[in-house]
Amino acid sequence: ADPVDPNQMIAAMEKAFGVTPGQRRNHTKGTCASGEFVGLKAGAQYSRSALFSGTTIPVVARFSLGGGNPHASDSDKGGRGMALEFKLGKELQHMTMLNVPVFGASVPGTFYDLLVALAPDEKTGKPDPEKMKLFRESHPDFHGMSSFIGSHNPPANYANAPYYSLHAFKFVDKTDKQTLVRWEFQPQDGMRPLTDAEMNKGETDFLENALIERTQAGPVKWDMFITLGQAGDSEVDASKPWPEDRLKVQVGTLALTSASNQTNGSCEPINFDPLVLADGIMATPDPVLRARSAAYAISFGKRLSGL
Ligand code: HEM
Repeated sequence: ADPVDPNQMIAAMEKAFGVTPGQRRNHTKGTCASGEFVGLKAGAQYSRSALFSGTTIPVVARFSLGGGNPHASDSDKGGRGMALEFKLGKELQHMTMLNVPVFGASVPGTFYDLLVALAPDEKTGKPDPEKMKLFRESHPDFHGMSSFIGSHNPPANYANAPYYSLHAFKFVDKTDKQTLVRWEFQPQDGMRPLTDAEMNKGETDFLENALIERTQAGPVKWDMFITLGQAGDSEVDASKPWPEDRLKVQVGTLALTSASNQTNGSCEPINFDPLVLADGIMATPDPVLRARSAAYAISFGKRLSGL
């Protein structure tokens, strides 16, 4: 079904993942962090956003596990999120990213169909493997993300993962010139996936403490890069990677200096809607990017009302 009504999307999400009253409908388990971002002149060449003015910009961050289970295991394979809110004077800029380089849906309908396939069967209380098989067979746009997640162990620390915009956006410079980009944050600490032995131990809750301890030892940093799109690179489909040889330009560095449990944390009351964009960065018509906003707003409204 496409386009998907956002209320139907959230209803399907609630059936697939369950509901934790007062909490996010997706990426429910998470950790707050804060710090700052400093942009480089190289970024200002492509975008007039205050992000790249060179001044120090306060940032509130939230790291999370994909899915709606508040007790999901940190040892399980799956997406890890990094959401950022940059405070640019009167404006806000959001970046709501995942640690996978391709998304599992070229259109919202694929994501909706996935949620429907994941809904627990009334008899078994578990997703019906047959429905999941049919979903996979009918949605080739899901395969890139699914095989990436299947073949990569999850990170030992949120600080040891890269995070990707997935969607393309448009950077707008001082002369209104637009440049198609995707962005990513690469960890200065390097990547550190759990070993198979570590995964098999099955520890459920280590990511939050590992991040808190890491920030106590000093600022934890990621370099932000943009990849420059060329004619023919998809601007509407985050399930399609761009060719490897595209130019990457470093445009800034994020430094997080503290982290905390999300309960009453700085990130808890934020709706990390990816369409909160400051002057100098524009959304593409990517239908998944466009569909996210309304779904996040419904989830946000519900959790604020204690639902
Ligand atoms: C149609 C596709 C999608 C739907 C319907 C959807 C839905 C949602 C919802 C309802 C939330 C909880 C919002 C809240 O209560 O604050 C959420 C959180 C999140 N989503 Fe999505 N999402 C989609 C695609 C994506 C994509 C493509 C990405 C990555 C680029 C992504 C990354 C995240 C992250 C990182 C969070 C946690 C944000 C936070 O920490 O507050 N989602 N999503």
